[in-house]
Amino acid sequence: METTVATIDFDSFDHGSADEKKIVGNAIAEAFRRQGFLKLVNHGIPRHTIEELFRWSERFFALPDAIKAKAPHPPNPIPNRGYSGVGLENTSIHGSQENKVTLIDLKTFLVTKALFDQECFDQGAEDDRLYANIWLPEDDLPGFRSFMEEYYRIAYQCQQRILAALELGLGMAPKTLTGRHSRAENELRLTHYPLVPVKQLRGGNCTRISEHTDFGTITLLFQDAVGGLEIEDPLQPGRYRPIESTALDEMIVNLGDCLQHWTKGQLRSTRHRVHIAQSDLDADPNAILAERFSVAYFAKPNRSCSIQSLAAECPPGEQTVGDFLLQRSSTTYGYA
Ligand SMILES: O=C(O)CCC(=O)C(=O)O
Ligand SMILES: [Fe+2]
Repeated sequence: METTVATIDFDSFDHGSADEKKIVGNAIAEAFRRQGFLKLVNHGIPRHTIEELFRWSERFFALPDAIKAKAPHPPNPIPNRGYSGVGLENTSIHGSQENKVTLIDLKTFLVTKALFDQECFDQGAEDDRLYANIWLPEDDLPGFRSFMEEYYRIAYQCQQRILAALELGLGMAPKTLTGRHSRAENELRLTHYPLVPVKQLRGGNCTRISEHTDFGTITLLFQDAVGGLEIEDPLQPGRYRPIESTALDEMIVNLGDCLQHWTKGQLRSTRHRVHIAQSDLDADPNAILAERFSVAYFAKPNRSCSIQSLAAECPPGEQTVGDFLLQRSSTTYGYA
């Protein structure tokens, strides 16, 4: 596998000729076939919007625990809504078990829980027919809800344009993919990985989020400069390579399980994790590893679609996307 993922300029899909659009679509399809990951620049989400998004995330996670607890994630895998504090998610159940003995998963290796865990805030569509969002009272963080709702809409439009490009690249009829996302039954997740004192981590590689695949169709991710995201080499299972962002507004797009199913494995849902390299740990035993922020927008098909085929209606005997996602979430959150 190449050590760097493809960087694709989306501007010529939005503003180019039919031929230029097709070239972008082909490049996206090819990157998903080979690696399941790509980077997108000129994707149409303004840099200032992404900077504002990260500022809201910082403000939200800086609130006292007692305030964040006013928007609690329900004690069930579904719906994935609201604030999750310490120890709720367990992605380590998924994906490869290789190297498990040498890994210290920060979610299970809690010496001081406030320092070591990750916290998240999850949100769905405003008009989700099944699951309502869980917000803080407006006075606790005025403006947060309206910004996040606006960002959800912006990310949805971007997701639909990327899927339209992929339709072209795969030679699918228009709306084959976008039409199956008409309800925006997606999830937007803010994640905060708190700072870690290096001396408490010496003696082994550590992971901030264990290896896993994403469940949906595509994920649009922004990460800050701290880094740590790694993807598995499809040709060498168990070997992970870093994927860094050169700018805050560089979008990382990865393919999820639903699209892997729909394309019968032609496109890859690649395992990935957020890792702390041994070299970082060795550098300075008195160092504190920086906190890290990321924002992921998980695009998912309408729940009524089939996970197995692109049939217009889910045929009897085929699993629906809704049931598939419920099954995956149940295991992730350790309730199954
Ligand atoms: O925080 C990141 O950079 C990636 C997180 C991730 O892979 C996920 O939440 O599915
Ligand atoms: Fe992920």
